[in-house]
Amino acid sequence: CEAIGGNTGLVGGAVPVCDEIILSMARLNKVLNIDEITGIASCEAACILENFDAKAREKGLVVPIDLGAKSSCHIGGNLSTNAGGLRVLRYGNLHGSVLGVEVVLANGTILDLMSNFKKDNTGYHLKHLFIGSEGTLGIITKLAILCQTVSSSVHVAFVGLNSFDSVLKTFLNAKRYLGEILSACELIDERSLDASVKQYNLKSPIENYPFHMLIETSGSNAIHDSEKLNFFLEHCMNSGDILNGTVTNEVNKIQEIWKLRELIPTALIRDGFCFKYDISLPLRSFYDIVPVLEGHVGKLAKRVCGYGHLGDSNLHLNVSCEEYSRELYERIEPFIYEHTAKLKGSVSAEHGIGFTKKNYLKYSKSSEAITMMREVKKLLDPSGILNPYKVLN
Ligand SMILES: O=C(O)CC[C@@H](O)C(=O)O
Ligand SMILES: [Zn+2]
Repeated sequence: CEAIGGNTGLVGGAVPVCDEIILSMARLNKVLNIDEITGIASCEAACILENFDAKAREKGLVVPIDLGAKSSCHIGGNLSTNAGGLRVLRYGNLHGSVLGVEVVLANGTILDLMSNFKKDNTGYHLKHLFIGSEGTLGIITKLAILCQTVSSSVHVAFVGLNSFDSVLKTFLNAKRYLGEILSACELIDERSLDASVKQYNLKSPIENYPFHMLIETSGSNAIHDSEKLNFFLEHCMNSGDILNGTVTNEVNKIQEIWKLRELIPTALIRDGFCFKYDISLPLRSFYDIVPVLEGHVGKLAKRVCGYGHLGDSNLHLNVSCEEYSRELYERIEPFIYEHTAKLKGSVSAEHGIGFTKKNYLKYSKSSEAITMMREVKKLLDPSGILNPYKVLN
């Protein structure tokens, strides 16, 4: 049985393989309650993230997850994949902000793990088993999540840099100078920016550099926030790390800048066939794989590019070509995963394992851990009816 949500996954987690029954979640789409005092919002699983967030904003709250697919992804799917997105740096991941879930188990039991408290040390935190289990242990039907307060002052800086070393220094300075108002720190390399600009006819506020960073602050005092931001930018320009940049707090300009980043994944798909990777790597060697892979695939690829959530050590590595090529695929995999494993990274930072990464789980998890995952699966779903063929082989 396969629960279908917004169908925005990238690893085939919700794509039926052969004999599954498809379970549409679509009618479980009600917002249940939003409490401005406690900040707790609850809803059914098939609420579209953007709609749920809009309801929360009416009460001065913000749902603590934001991603490019927000206009169609379901919050239940976000939980079952432990989706990350653009502001994990600010919000933390869903394991931290989800307070409770209701889950339907393989034997039909409705497991009520709903809770309205952040502090609730009453034995095992079973909800964590279902968050990120990709529908293999139970089907999430309802949830309660702790929202944050809407920030009254948001600024975005978009800057150009020459080297990855400068990117790292700038990230360090962003943390030091901006502190708690830093809400996103994204990396966009030259080729990624070129793709979104060309495919969507966008205009970048600065010329193309080898690297770009999108740095966002969210605070409550515009004067105070822009002072901090200017001080930080001045420092990085004086040190020669930032070569050019623009800062804005105008809503439409902020949206224009975010578009440059958020449209990269689809721009790359529009431009031919694209092999997509989503890995966590230690920051010091974060970008090394891009030129290495470029050399390794040579002329087989049209473009190798890297972008993503620098602030979370999460690189989106995309290799594009005119059309699917088996030869290129075999050059990339398992090469990328061997590289990731050598650096003790993660073969899936935020997109999950689904169907397409099952064979690579072993690069990021010990055999003991995989055995334990199998035992948990057997306990909760002895007949293997929940999202079969996914996550585990
Ligand atoms: O498609 C990708 O490579 C990344 C998609 C998504 O995680 C993003 O950060 O935009
Ligand atoms: Zn991402």
